[in-house]
Amino acid sequence: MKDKLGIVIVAAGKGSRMGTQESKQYLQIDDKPILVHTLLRFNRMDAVDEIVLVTGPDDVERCKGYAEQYGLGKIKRIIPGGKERQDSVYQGLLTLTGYVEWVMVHDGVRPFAAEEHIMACLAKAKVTGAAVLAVPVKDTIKVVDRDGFIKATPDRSSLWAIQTPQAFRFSLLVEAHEQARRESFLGTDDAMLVERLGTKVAVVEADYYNIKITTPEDLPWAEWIIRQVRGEKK
Ligand SMILES: Nc1ccn([C@@H]2O[C@H](COP(=O)(O)OP(=O)(O)OP(=O)(O)O)[C@@H](O)[C@H]2O)c(=O)n1
Ligand SMILES: C[C@](O)(CO)[C@H](O)COP(=O)(O)O
Repeated sequence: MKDKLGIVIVAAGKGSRMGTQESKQYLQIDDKPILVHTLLRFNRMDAVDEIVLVTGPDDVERCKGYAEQYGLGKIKRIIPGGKERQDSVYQGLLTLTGYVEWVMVHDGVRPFAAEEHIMACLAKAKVTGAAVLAVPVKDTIKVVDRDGFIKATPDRSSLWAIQTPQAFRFSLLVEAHEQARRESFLGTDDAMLVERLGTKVAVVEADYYNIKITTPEDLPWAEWIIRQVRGEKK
């Protein structure tokens, strides 16, 4: 357990914003499912000891097939997720209890996280206890009220778009999830739950290619990224 690193890959969502019949994590880019690209990235990293894959209940068997077909030997467990992303992460964490000291949580639909950024995030978490990848926002962001009027314009220099992976001391993330569950708090990422404990979460600058494939226009962009930017590592 000492210094061991577990990865929780969450892939139990339905991909409703993508609007395809097939959940978006199983759509193919460059002849492999998006989720397989993500898994290959972590599977080949020396720093990774084990991977837990959290999928939809009906997809466990097909993911076992992918693990075999693509030689994803670091996947130790494939389990069904929950209703919300946060529930799926928690299910993944439960299976790592007693096995790892460090954990990184990553979206199954972010296939382009660069290895150097993943390692930088982990290194930062080993110093601070918690770290996330992010990029500075490029647009001006407005807070808009329910009637459609601008309420505020936050200072852009303090705004970052948060990505995954997010790295934590395992015990810290479990405590954060358990407190959130007790208080029925639902966050959109894991860092939010840790922030609620009063723990500082460090931000590590990544790049704009680490997209979360969310809506249809992300697909041609993903095809381009894999060919032009990340393809050389496949
Ligand atoms: N109950 C859920 C919901 C989401 N996820 C995963 O969390 C990641 C980020 O979520 P998102 O992009 O929002 O995916 P979906 O929930 O599938 O998309 P949508 O919100 O459009 O339905 C995805 O890899 C998704 O599969 C999960 O494991 N369990
Ligand atoms: C965790 C995350 O990918 C960070 O950007 C994001 O918050 C997930 O949000 P979603 O609501 O599941 O798209």
